[in-house]
Amino acid sequence: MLHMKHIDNTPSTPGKFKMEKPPYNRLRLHSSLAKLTFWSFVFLGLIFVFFFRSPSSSSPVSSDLSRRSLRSSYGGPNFEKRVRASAKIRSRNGISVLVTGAAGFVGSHVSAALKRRGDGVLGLDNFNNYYDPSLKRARQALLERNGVYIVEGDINDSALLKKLFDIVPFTHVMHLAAQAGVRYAMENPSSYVHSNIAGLVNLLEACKNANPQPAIVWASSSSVYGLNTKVPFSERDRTDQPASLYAATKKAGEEIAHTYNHIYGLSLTGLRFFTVYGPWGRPDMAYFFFARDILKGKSIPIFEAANHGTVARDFTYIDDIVKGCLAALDTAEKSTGSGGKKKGPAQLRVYNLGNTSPVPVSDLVSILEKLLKVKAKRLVMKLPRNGDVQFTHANISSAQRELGYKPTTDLKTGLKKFVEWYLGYYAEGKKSAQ
Ligand SMILES: O=C(O)[C@H]1O[C@H](OP(=O)(O)OP(=O)(O)OC[C@H]2O[C@@H](n3ccc(=O)[nH]c3=O)[C@H](O)[C@@H]2O)[C@H](O)[C@@H](O)[C@H]1O
Repeated sequence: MLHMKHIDNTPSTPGKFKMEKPPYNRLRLHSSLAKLTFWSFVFLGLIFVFFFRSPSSSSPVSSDLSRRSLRSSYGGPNFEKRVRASAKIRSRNGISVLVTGAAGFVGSHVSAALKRRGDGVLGLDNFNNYYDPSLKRARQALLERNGVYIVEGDINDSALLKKLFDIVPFTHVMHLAAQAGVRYAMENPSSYVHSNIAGLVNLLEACKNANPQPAIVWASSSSVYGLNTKVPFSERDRTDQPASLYAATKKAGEEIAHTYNHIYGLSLTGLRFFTVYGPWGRPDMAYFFFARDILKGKSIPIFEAANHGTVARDFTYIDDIVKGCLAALDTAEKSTGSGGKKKGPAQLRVYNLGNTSPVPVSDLVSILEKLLKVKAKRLVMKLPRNGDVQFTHANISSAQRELGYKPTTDLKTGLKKFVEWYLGYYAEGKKSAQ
C-alpha cells in the first residue's frame, strides 16, 4: 500500500513538498531489475534466432530448407545461363520467343519449329495434370534434346515473368498456355478464369512493362463463334453467343487484347484454332480417346444433333497450324509502347486458322477404324448441352491473304500420321494411354 502511505504523507502545501527517498528508490530498483531481465531475454532470444537461422548452421534441417528455397527461387547464374542459351538467336534475322504452354500440344510443335529455323526459344509451362503429365514430360524431353529449355512455372507468377523479361529482351511472345477443353469447363470453371483470363492479364502486364515490349501472338478459339448458324465462320461475324465457359473466356481474351493494344500499344494477334489434331496431341480430345478406346474394345460415344443431325468439325492438322503460327509471328509488327506508355497505334489482328472442310464425327470414326484395323463399338448419343456446338467451318481468306496460310493436310492423311505416332508412342506394354 505504498501509494496510500505516500498520500498520507503529502503535506497540504504541495509547493514545498519533497518526496521521501527510500520507498521511491526501492520502486525504481525493482522496475530496473525487471527491465534488465526482460531485455536480457530479448537479447538471448535474438542470438538464438540468429544462429538457428544462419545458413552456416550445422543443423541439417535448416540447411536443407535454405537449399530448397534457393532451388525454387528461379535464381542463380545456372538458371540464367540456361534461359539465355535457350533464347539465343542462331540465324540472321531470327527472333527470340517466349512460348507459354511449351509442353502442350501446339506449344511443343511451335517451339520445335522455331528452334529448327534458328530462332531463340524459351518455354514456360506449369505442367498441370489436366491430362497425363507424363506426355508433357515426354514432349519436354524431346525439346530439351533440341536445345529448348522449359521453365516450370505459371503465367500467373508476375515475379517469374519479370525475371524472364529481365534476363532476355524477347522480341515475341507466343502465348499458348491455357485451360483447354469445352466440356471440362462445367466441372472446373475457375481453372478457366485462372488461366485464360487472370493468366492472360498477368502476361500482358509483364509484356507491357517489358523493355522492349514484345509482339504477342496468342491462341483464341473457333469456339468463340458459339451458336452462330451462318457458315463458314468469318472473323467479321458476331462472337457474342458462346456455348461454353471455355468459349466465353477466349472471347474475353479477345476483348482484353483490344484493351492492352489500345492503352499500351501492344502488338497483338489472336489465332482462332479449329479443332487441332495430330501426333503428340491432347488425350482429352475426341480423336485421341476414340483411338485409345477403339483399341481397348470400349464403346465410344458419338454425338448427333436433334433429328439425327450431323455433328461436324473443321479438323485442322498440327503442321498447318504451326505454319500459321510462324507466319503470324513473322508478320507481327513491333509493339509501340515503352515504360508502360503507348507511343502510337499498334497492330491488332484476329485470324481463323482452320482447314475449310468440315468432317462429320462419324466419318472421323470410320477413318480411325480403317487405320487401326479394329471395328469401333459405336454408341450414338444426343449432343449434350454442356458446351458443344453442332459444327464448325472456317473461312480462312484473311489468313490466306495476310499470312500466306494454306492448309494442305486432309483428315485422312493427318490421322494416318497421328495413328503411326500413337502406336509407336504407346508401343505394347511400354506405356498406356490414360
Ligand atoms: O476448336 C476449338 O477451339 C476447340 O477444339 C476442340 O474442341 P472440340 O472441337 O469440341 O474437340 P473435341 O472435344 O475433340 O470434339 C471433337 C468432336 O467430337 C465430338 N465428340 C466429343 C466427345 C465425345 O465423347 N463424343 C463426340 O462425338 C464433339 O461433339 C466434336 O464434334 C478443343 O478440345 C478445344 O480445346 C478448342 O480448342
